[in-house]
Amino acid sequence: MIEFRGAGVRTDDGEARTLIHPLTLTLAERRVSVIGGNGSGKSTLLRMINGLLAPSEGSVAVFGEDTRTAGRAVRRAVGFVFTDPLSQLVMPTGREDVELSLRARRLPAAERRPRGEDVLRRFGVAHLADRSIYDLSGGERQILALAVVLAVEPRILVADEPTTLLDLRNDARVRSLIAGLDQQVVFTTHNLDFALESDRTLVVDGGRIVFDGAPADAVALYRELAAAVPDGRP
Ligand SMILES: Nc1ncnc2c1ncn2[C@@H]1O[C@H](COP(=O)(O)OP(=O)(O)OP(=O)(O)O)[C@@H](O)[C@H]1O
Repeated sequence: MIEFRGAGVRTDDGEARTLIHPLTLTLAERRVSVIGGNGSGKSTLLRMINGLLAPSEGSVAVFGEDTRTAGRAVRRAVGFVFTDPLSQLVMPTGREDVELSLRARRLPAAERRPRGEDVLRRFGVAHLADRSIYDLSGGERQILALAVVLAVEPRILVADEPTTLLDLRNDARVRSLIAGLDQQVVFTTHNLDFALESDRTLVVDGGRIVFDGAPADAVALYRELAAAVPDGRP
């Protein structure tokens, strides 16, 4: 359960700019997708959910915990997967990274190795566990980053373009994995077929939610918006 209550984001570095206009909404569906053009505000919106970014006005709460005042509880409840896996894989190998997450959750040392192995196997990346993360492909790293975040069983998974770097086979694998998760998942994507697999879709444009509802209607509106973009604008 995620609640935005008049939550907006402004920057004030030199020139004031509104990144997210104040919005009020509750996200309780199992699968929520967020679509929109480059720079529309999707990642900013996602980062507000786990407190990576505090709202400049209003508030965001997860299971009733305010992201600003209960940051620790919120980060525990919300696992966040970044678009760039290297920004979250901090250890030399995947195995060490998974075990580090388990250690941060105070899992006893003797249980970390078998539990980590289980998670890596479940995601089909056990064979990559001891390779340097720098020797892995972008897609391999992305699946590993997902495994590391899910190893600690967050109540909500927030994923910023989790299939962007993946080939067809891995794209299908991650999508079916996400479909099978018990927890709520909120994700951004440029893959409209993936968005159609969600229960609810938000369309973001210029820092505002311009549509919130059925995925098929959202995708149709987004296609219209994209077709209407004037030449010269990205
Ligand atoms: N800390 C910041 N300071 C100033 N501007 C920012 C900051 N963070 C993001 N922006 C701007 O806010 C806008 C929205 O960025 P955001 O990353 O949320 O877009 P996005 O919809 O996720 O885009 P993409 O699809 O390209 O990933 C962009 O114009 C970006 O340059």
